[in-house]
Amino acid sequence: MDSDKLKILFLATEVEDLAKTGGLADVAKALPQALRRLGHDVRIVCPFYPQVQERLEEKNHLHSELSLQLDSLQYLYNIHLLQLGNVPVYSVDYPPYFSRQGLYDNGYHPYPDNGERFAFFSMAALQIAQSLDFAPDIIHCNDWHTAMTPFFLRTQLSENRFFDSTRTLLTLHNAAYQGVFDLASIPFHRRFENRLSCEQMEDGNRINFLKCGLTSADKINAVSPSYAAELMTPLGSHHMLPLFQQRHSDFSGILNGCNYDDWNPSTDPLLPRTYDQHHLEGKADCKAHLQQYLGLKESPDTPLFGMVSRLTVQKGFELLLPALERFLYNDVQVVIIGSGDPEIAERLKAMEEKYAGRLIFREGYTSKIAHWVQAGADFFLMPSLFEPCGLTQMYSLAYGTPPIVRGVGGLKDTVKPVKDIRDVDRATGFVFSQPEPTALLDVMCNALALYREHSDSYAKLQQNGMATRFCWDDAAVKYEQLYKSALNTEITANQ
Ligand SMILES: Nc1ncnc2c1ncn2[C@@H]1O[C@H](COP(=O)(O)OP(=O)(O)O[C@H]2O[C@H](CO)[C@@H](O)[C@H](O)[C@H]2O)[C@@H](O)[C@H]1O
Repeated sequence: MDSDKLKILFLATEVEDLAKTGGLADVAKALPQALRRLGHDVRIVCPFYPQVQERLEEKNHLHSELSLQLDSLQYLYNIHLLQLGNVPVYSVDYPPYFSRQGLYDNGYHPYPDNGERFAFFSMAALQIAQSLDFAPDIIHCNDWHTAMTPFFLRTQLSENRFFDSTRTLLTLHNAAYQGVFDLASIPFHRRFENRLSCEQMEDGNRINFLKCGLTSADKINAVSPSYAAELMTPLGSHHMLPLFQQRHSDFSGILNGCNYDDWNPSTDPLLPRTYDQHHLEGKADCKAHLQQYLGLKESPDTPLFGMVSRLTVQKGFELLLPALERFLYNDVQVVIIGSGDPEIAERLKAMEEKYAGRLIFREGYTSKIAHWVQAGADFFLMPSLFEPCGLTQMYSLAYGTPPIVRGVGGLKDTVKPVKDIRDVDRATGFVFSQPEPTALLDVMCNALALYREHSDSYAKLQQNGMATRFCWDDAAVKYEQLYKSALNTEITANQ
């Protein structure tokens, strides 16, 4: 490395403003931009989905028909170059794999060829670096979808001098998803079958992409210190404890930031009226607007609890639904915006019918409504079973909507719990521990009491949250240190 400025190839299968299903996209937009501000030459590689195509102009076309040849298999694909703020994005255009409406599934089931799709993507990213003559210092991989890249570097490409000084980081945004596939479903992998070790496999004949990455990457990190610590425990390791223990010295946690360019109530163009910490009148208008939009009674004093989430077991619906059955007897309003698991959606629809006028469930995914809920609600619900970091609670803090969270992972690292509703002191939200509906119900009732009976404390709680900052620039400095330690450790180790 001849300068302090690094060349970083950032691999992500979703990027905010291009294609998104969840928090990975938020990070894949904000972190590269923060790294650019530090002067690094960071470039993103992502798949070319139809959503990305909507952003495309003629000038974005870069390379036609790059060819990836593996034995008898040949993949001919194009690359488009887009610009996201100050960061170049190389988008891999291979229609048989990426020209589909869903990123990972058809709305009901994961695509059966996901292993093949993302193995191809992970190798294509390496080919793109070579075709651009961009020899990266660091390849930053994210979750299982891109976890094969370090494996390919250590096996198929181990003799390739182009990547001689390249080191890899694998970031875990959610280690519950591991990318486990029958080898037979991945033609791309036939060539690598005999390079796989037992610890990268499940039951002898299925490949685990995340484990391939965990065993091959130079450094590994989780998206919060508490999640990193939980991964080192039998209960929190998603059944991968031996692997995490084996990589203990290369493993760390870095808390995500919050992108205040996109999530700031004083500048948010999606809100009917903006507001800030010192002028909260606009928030009352946002609440009225949200109630009107959802068809709820426009009552300023009725506490409104909001949730914006992927519909998945992780997000704590097993706690929330029974808790709501008791909570909705109060004079409250609850709105849940979500998309994902159809079974959870069905249960929410049934509850909405039962508690008409008090519970609203909107199935779908619209950024605008997510912003409206963050601004219009009085409390934000996030009772996750586990949460690697969580971004929506950071947004709710910024919007003066105190979060109600379970004290796990990044939620524990970002929300300061209310201990006494008469004096919230420096608290920013409500936190419960036990994964029990009654524990959640208790804190929801405390929140209700605070809102109704201690308006000064409620206002203080809002203020505390709005004054809290989780800056991407700070997180980027920590990533920079981690990249440099990856480079240094390896260089020393190789001497
Ligand atoms: N129905 C809907 N409509 C509109 N917007 C919706 C939506 N459902 C979700 N979103 C948006 O998707 C993002 C969700 O981010 P989170 O970090 O809270 O969770 P997620 O589990 O997806 O991310 C994973 O990766 C991130 C990033 O590292 C970790 O913070 C997190 O803990 C981990 O589970 C937010 O921007 C939210 O507004």
